[in-house]
Amino acid sequence: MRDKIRNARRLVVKVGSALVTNNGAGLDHAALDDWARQIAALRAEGREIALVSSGAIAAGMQRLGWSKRPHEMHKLQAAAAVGQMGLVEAYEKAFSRHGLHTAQILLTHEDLSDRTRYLNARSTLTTLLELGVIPIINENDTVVTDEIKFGDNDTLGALVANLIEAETLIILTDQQGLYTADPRKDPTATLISEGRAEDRQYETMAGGAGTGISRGGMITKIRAAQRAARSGAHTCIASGRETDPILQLAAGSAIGTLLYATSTPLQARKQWIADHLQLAGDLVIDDGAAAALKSGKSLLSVGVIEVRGNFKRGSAVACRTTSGEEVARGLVNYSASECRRISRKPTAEIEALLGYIDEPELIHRDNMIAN
Ligand SMILES: Nc1ncnc2c1ncn2[C@@H]1O[C@H](COP(=O)(O)OP(=O)(O)O)[C@@H](O)[C@H]1O
Ligand SMILES: N[C@@H](CCC(=O)OP(=O)(O)O)C(=O)O
Repeated sequence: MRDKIRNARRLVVKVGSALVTNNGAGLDHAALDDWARQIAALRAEGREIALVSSGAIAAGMQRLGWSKRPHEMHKLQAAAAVGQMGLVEAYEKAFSRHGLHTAQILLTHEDLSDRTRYLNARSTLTTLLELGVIPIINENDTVVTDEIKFGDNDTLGALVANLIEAETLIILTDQQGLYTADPRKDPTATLISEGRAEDRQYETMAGGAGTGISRGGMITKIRAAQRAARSGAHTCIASGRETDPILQLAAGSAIGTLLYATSTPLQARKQWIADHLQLAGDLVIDDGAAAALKSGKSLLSVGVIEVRGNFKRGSAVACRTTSGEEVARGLVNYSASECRRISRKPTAEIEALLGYIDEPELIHRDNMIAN
């Protein structure tokens, strides 16, 4: 089973407040440096890593000289805004020692449930990864408060894994992994080495957070693993205080808990498209395009004859022949009015016609299911 992790090319690493902060007193710079070294080593192997990091509130509290976590939401949001500066500054410094650039990405759940924003976030993140930059991702605490309330950057980690089709989500925390019960409360609890992420029994074993600064606890990690599995990603939960936990997990060592998915990211993504999408319009395509889609290729603008409906970038549309047969459906990269302007035109003309180019394909094959 651990081979699955050894073969993962794209990974999301999530580090929780319990680790990023020195017992709630500011950032643990030595720990940040250590993760940067491990992630840089994986990058050097050609693997792509996005880092989801909590710790903004804790860092902000220290910068503002607050020793106790305030209760008022607006003060917590203010602390997160101050602390996020310290957090990204520390990561930028740590990664620059290894010749790597970092990028700050602040997301909300709404960003990822809106399909246009989802596609935009996806193309920015995948471009950063292709450029060799390490995205440092956190919740945008200024505009939403869910994560502050529920302490749930674990879910954000799973959403990012889904967004970039990562094969693996690594959640580092202050415990060795998932135990049969909260080890802080039950000394007889034993570590679970691996199991199916969808197995509901794990929810009953997981309790709440351990420290004053953390909020989510193990239950949010189990739910994150379930969510990641739905997009085909395996989740490893392990201790960030172990020696080289990221490198060990990525090499397939049996540390921590592996909660594995039973489908691949691409299968899962296509299943999701098949099950969830309400069609917002039709693209009528010519015979050449129909043959290309049937053999698993992307849809290019040149093969589109007519555009029906009024849809936005990221909407689901059906691709039909002139006789009305549905050949495929998928997420379209351009709005209906843009599709009309570029239909029958070669990809090379898109930029001149629209004034910009997003993706070269109208529908990428990864975002499409053929009938
Ligand atoms: N079954 C369990 N196995 C391991 N840890 C558990 C379990 N149930 C609850 N916990 C608690 O979850 C805590 C980790 O979650 P949390 O404090 O939110 O950390 P983070 O900030 O890394 O997300 C542990 O310190 C532990 O006390
Ligand atoms: N986004 C906030 C809080 C997120 C949070 O508490 O998450 P976690 O500790 O990972 O469960 C921060 O950076 O402080």
